[in-house]
Amino acid sequence: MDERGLHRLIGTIIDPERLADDCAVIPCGDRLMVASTDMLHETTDFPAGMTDWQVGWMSTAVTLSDIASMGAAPGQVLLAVGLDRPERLSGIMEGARDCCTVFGAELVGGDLDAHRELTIVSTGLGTVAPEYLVRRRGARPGDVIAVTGLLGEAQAALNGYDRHTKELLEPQPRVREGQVLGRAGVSAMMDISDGLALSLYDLLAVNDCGFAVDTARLPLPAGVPGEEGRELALYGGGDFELLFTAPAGILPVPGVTAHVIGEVIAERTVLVDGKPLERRGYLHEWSG
Ligand SMILES: Nc1ncnc2c1ncn2[C@@H]1O[C@H](COP(=O)(O)OP(=O)(O)O)[C@@H](O)[C@H]1O
Ligand SMILES: Cc1ncc(C[n+]2csc(CCOP(=O)(O)OP(=O)(O)O)c2C)c(N)n1
Ligand SMILES: [Mg+2]
Ligand SMILES: [Mg+2]
Ligand SMILES: [Mg+2]
Repeated sequence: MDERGLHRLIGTIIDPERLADDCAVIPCGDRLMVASTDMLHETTDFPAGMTDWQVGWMSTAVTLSDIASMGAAPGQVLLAVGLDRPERLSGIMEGARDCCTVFGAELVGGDLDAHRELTIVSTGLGTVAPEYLVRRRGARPGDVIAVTGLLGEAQAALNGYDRHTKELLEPQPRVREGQVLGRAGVSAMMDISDGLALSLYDLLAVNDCGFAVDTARLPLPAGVPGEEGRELALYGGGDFELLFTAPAGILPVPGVTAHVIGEVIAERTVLVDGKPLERRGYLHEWSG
């Protein structure tokens, strides 16, 4: 059983529409509030050698990335820390605060308890004008598919390509880009925290169309041989680029680097170079 299977169960208990985006969308006066919460653990998310500051940074960045993917501006972050050793706290909190500062958010609270495995839950709030909100649903056949940066860098670092260590340990959420793309009128957007392939299948699940990408157009991680680079770009997790679809005419969007990687198609399928794309990537799984 993997987390996507369990998401379907959650969708029988709360409105499944609520699960269709990177954030929940909540009315808030004449704006919309978006909210995301993300849990990270030492064994699955914090590779050996990571500093406490980087742990705090990454935990915050993943949530700011979800806010960015909605076209929203980040506001507040709360950090709940299940702490294994008390001396780690100050570094973690400083990393979280610094990530908030860099991306225009404010760390306003959280929770603290003792836990055997370091476990951090970051919760983020943001706001957006209703006309600029971008959802995962909204792609239309003929739109281009694009990403805001290179693919597969985090997994490249895990595979031993040390030049990508910073991208793995200090991910940079595309906070500015998300808002600019929202205002430019992109049709659907999400982040690719679990890898490009799974993300395309997540888009497939909520759209009435399909997605066709070309490997020749994928922006590959530098310094990785061709076939491995392609594998990392399609299936590696831990990158926090934005994946979006847009009417071809709106690209390039001034101020946003974007690589077109394919096209939205009418048939409800995900293709790579014309063949069905394997549905795999970074998934939490349970045995048995
Ligand atoms: N345990 C849960 N209860 C309710 N909603 C959940 C739960 N886990 C995930 N979701 C919702 O499912 C959607 C997708 O979540 P997730 O796969 O974690 O996306 P992301 O990679 O963007 O964080 C989000 O809207 C999230 O709020
Ligand atoms: C051991 C390890 N593998 C992979 C990564 C890269 N990484 C960081 S966050 C993340 C995925 C996002 O985390 P997840 O808990 O799935 O959050 P969500 O999809 O809800 O955003 C990945 C793959 C990592 N930091 N450490
Ligand atoms: Mg996301
Ligand atoms: Mg999540
Ligand atoms: Mg995930």
